[in-house]
Amino acid sequence: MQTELKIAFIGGGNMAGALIGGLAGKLTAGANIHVVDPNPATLEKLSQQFGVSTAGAIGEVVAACDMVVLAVKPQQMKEVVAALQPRLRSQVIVSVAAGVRASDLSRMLGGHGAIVRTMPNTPALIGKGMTGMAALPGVSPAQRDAAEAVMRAVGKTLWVSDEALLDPVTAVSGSGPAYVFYFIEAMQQAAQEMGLSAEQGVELAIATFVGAAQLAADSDEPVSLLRERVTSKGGTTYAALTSMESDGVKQSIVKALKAAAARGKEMGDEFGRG
Ligand SMILES: NC(=O)C1=CN([C@@H]2O[C@H](COP(=O)(O)OP(=O)(O)OC[C@H]3O[C@@H](n4cnc5c(N)ncnc54)[C@H](O)[C@@H]3O)[C@@H](O)[C@H]2O)C=CC1
Ligand SMILES: O=C(O)[C@@H]1CCC=N1
Repeated sequence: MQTELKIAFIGGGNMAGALIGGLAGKLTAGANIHVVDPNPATLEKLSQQFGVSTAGAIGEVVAACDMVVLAVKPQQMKEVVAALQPRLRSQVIVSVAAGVRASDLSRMLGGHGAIVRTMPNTPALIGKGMTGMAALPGVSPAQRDAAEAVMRAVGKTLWVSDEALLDPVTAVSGSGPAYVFYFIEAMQQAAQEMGLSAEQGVELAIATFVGAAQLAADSDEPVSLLRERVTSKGGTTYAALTSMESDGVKQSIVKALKAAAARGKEMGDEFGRG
């Protein structure tokens, strides 16, 4: 089902590419998506892949869009916001930037109140994204629904009432795919060190992640119970988990995610000071 929603993406990098790949031709036609990025190679690739229109700088097309997705790095955001302000009408702004607070964006956009801050992740590219969302009070119900429809088109959504909770969301699901890939890489390395080929190792690891994650998603039971069912007393899994527990792997993961959330808050503080 196609809508006529006109969306401008400011920044056409990794996250924008994943969102556009999930949206184009599904929620709205590629032709209704406009991408602004200073990198001509990025624009060429997105235009060829998804039929989006492109520009090297924010212009009249952005002014005519219903929604503007800010998908640049926090360090690039100030320049973008300054260029965007003269083109703002009543568009809803959807930011995907880690850390950057909606209230700071609103202040830098001359008090524009229609801002939804989100934290998607790259599985959006295949419609399996997970997006945390928070809206400023100035977002109308229709704008909130439009932002939700975009993110729902590329996966699941979770609204949080307090925007500060988007830093922990970032730590869990925004950065989360990287931890999963890291774990797969570790499983592949172990497989190779034990005599399997790299291809065999990665096939086994990926299939195991997909299967176990789907099992957990389909189950009503706690994940800990699913883990216990794999773990025969005195068996192989028990040996592995005992080794992980004695090395403090779980505490390390918890510590790492807290570092990610703290960095998100720090990035927000840095942006807000400027
Ligand atoms: N990569 C990921 O998994 C996720 C990223 N994010 C957020 O998405 C945002 C973008 O991250 P990535 O896509 O990973 O970075 P990226 O570096 O791949 O993309 C940023 C893009 O912005 C463009 N750009 C730079 N200055 C610009 C300007 N003045 N106007 C328009 N475009 C400009 C760059 O050419 C580049 O293509 C960040 O704020 C990040 O926190 C959020 C969730 C997940
Ligand atoms: O690493 C980052 O800062 C961004 C936000 C979540 C995933 N990538």
